[in-house]
Amino acid sequence: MTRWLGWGRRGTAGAAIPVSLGFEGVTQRFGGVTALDDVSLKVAPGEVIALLGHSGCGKTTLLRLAAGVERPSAGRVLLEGRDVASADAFVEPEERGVGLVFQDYALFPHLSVRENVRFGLRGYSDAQADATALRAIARVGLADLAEAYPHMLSGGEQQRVALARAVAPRPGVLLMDEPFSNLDRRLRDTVRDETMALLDEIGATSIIVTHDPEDAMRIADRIVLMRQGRIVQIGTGEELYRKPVSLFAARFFCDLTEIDGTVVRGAVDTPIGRFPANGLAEGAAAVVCVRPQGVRLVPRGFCLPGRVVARRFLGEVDDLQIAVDGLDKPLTARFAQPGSVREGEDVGLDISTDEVLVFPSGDT
Ligand SMILES: Nc1ncnc2c1ncn2[C@@H]1O[C@H](COP(=O)(O)OP(=O)(O)OP(=O)(O)O)[C@@H](O)[C@H]1O
Repeated sequence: MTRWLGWGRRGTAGAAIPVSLGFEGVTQRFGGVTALDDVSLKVAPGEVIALLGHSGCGKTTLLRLAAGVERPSAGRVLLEGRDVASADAFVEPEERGVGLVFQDYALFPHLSVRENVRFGLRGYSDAQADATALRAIARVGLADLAEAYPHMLSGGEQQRVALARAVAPRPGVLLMDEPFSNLDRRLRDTVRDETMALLDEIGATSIIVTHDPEDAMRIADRIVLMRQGRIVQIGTGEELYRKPVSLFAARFFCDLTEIDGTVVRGAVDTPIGRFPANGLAEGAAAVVCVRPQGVRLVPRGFCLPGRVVARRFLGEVDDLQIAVDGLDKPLTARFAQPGSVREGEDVGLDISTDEVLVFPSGDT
C-alpha cells in the first residue's frame, strides 16, 4: 500500500466538470420482480452519495440506470437536467460522461494495466491516450505496474486500476458498485480513504453503493438508505444515525437493544423504566431501542438493578451483556473503561434517554 500513500499530488488526475444527476419516479421491473419502485433522487454537482441497503434492495439497478446499462420501465434519468433515459429518450452509455467501477472491477485479463486504463479513452490520439492513462495510473500509485496484467495484481491494486480506468476520461459522474467489499478490513480502510481523496480531487458527482453503514458515513455527503426498491431515508450520516425514520433505519446504524412496551399515561412503560412516547397514542404498542452507549453503570441502590452475564474485550471498548429482570434478552452496553466489573457481578444501571429511540411496534 505504501506505493499509493504519499502520492496525493493534487491535480495529477485532472478535475472533472461535475454535473447534476436526477432520478424522477424511476421504476424498474424484471419480469415479476420490481427492483425499483418509484424512486426519485436529486444529486447535486460534485456531491458524494452513498447508496446503502441490504442485498437485493435495488442499489445496483439504480447505478446501472444512471450508467445507461439498463433502461427504466418508467420514470426518467436526468444528467445536468437533460433527459438521458425515459420513454422518449435514451442516451448511450458512452455518450453520458459517466465513469463506472464494478464490484468485481471487470478488468480485461488479456490487457495490461495501461491498456485497461486506455480502453475507456475515446477521441484521443494514441500518444494522448497513453499519456492520460499513465497519469491516472500514477495517481493511484501504480506507475511501476503499468505493464503488468490483472492476474499479477493484488485485490487492492486491481481496485485501483478499475478506479484509474473510470476517472481517466474525467467523467462528470462517477458510479462505484461496492468498490471496497472485496478487500480485507485493513486494506479496505486505506483504499477507501485514498479513493475518497481522489474523488475530492477530481470533484465528480459520485454515487457509491455499499451495504456497510460505516463506509457510508465515512465517504458520503448524504446517505440514501434503500429497502425493497424504495428510498427509506435521505440525509447526512449524522441525521440518519440520530433521527432514523423507522426501526429499520435505526437498526442499520446501531446495535440496539429492543424492548417491547406500551404507552401508559403519555410514556412507554417497559421493564427498565418509562420513556417519552414520541407522539404515540395512549395504549399503543411500542419498541424502545437503547443504544449501547446509553447504558451507564452507577452505584447500586436506588436505580435499575442488573447482572453482568458476559463481558467481551473488543479493543477500544468492552462489550457488556447485562441481564435485567423482565427482559428476555440482556441489555448491550459498551464502555471505553469498564473498570473492574466482572461476569456474574450485580450492578446498578442508569439509562440515558438521549440514547433511546422509540418506534411503534411493527414499524420495520
Ligand atoms: N437483470 C435482472 N433480471 C432479473 N432480476 C434482476 C435483474 N437485475 C436485478 N434483478 C433483481 O432486482 C432486485 C434488485 O437487484 P439489485 O442487484 O439492484 O440489488 P442490490 O441492492 O444491488 O443487491 P446486492 O447488494 O446484492 O448487489 C433483486 O431482486 C434482483 O434479483
